[in-house]
Amino acid sequence: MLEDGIVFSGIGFGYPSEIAGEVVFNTGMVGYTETLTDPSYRGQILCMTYPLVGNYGVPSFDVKDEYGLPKFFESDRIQVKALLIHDLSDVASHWSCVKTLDQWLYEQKIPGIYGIDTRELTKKLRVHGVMMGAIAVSDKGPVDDARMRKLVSGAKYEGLNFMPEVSTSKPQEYGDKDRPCVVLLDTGTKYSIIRNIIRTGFRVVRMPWDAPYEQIMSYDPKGVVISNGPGDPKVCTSTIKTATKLIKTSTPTLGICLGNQILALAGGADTYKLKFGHRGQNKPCVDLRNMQSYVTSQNHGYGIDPESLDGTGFKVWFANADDDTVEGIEHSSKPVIAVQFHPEASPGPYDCMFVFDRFKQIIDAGGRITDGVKAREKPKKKVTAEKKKKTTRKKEGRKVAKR
Ligand SMILES: NC(=O)CC[C@H](N)C(=O)O
Repeated sequence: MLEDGIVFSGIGFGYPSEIAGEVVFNTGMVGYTETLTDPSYRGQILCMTYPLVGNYGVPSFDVKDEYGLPKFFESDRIQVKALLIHDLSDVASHWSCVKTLDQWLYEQKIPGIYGIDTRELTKKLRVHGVMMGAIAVSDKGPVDDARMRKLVSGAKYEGLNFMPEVSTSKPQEYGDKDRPCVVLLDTGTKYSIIRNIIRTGFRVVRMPWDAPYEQIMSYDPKGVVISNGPGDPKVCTSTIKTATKLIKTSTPTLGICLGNQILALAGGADTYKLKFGHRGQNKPCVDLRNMQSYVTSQNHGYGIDPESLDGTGFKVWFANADDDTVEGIEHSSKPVIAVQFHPEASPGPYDCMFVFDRFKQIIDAGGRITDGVKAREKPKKKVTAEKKKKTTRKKEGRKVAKR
């Protein structure tokens, strides 16, 4: 049941229970094990628009990569509150499959519904914007409508602080002890972010979301990464405070998704809620340093207000080619860069892994950006008059990034 009273009936799977949350949709075609374990989905009921889900089953959590991190999952549990799909494969087939999607959801006590018209639901969310909703999976006959209505109207997402649920409670180390250190501020990190920091030659110290600046510096990090994570960035006040100091002290810093929004807020810019967000694996973004386009993986419901960047020292680094919203920022005088999309992908294309390599280059250059603002001031490709007109137009429900 959505907050406007519309009901979608289907067939339950996973764990029989009643739960409410913010209903969002993702247009990705594969990668449900990574998607469902992405901590950024905390508090949300996820609808997948790809019609067939579960056909390759669920692999073992015990399969690890070369760094000892779980290979097929982005955190230790399913993070979505519930799953809404069109068709569930009850027979799963893949060499790595150890259980079905249905079994996995049951074990993790997550309810799911299949057999609903996910196109209609998605259209509703696109027209109205994201809504609160409640799901009931019952093995005891019909569900009481009044109880569901109460569940939806009492549900909350905006303004909730999910950090205590998703962040590490104490520092944890990953990678070779002899390598230089990068601190990862864990605001709900995905394992693939840890994997990519190690890949570029560092040891990772993963620290709680509210770790103060002084505690971070006690590890003598070469740089700091602020991770992805759930909810409104404005509630992460401790992380914003720390980020302000990181900018001020010219500490090489990379923000990813929630981390990007936190850095913008720390710099004095503003964020706002998007109408229905960007969740999928085929979101085109333009690198404004050279007008190169990339296909990116995204999962966000908030964005940076481009006009609020004026006077903060931050400039737009990436713009979304679909709707011209801000997809990345970089500072003009500090070694601070950030992206709104997921360069670690997982699931999604690996096109933007270079963001991690660029961060390493900045660290190696002693905290100097050598390929940034200057390159953008002289774009290789001329922006046409028509393009200019399009990009400066403000579209309904979103704030357009200046090019
Ligand atoms: N993936 C993320 O880090 C999401 C950031 C933030 N919670 C948003 O929805 O915009």
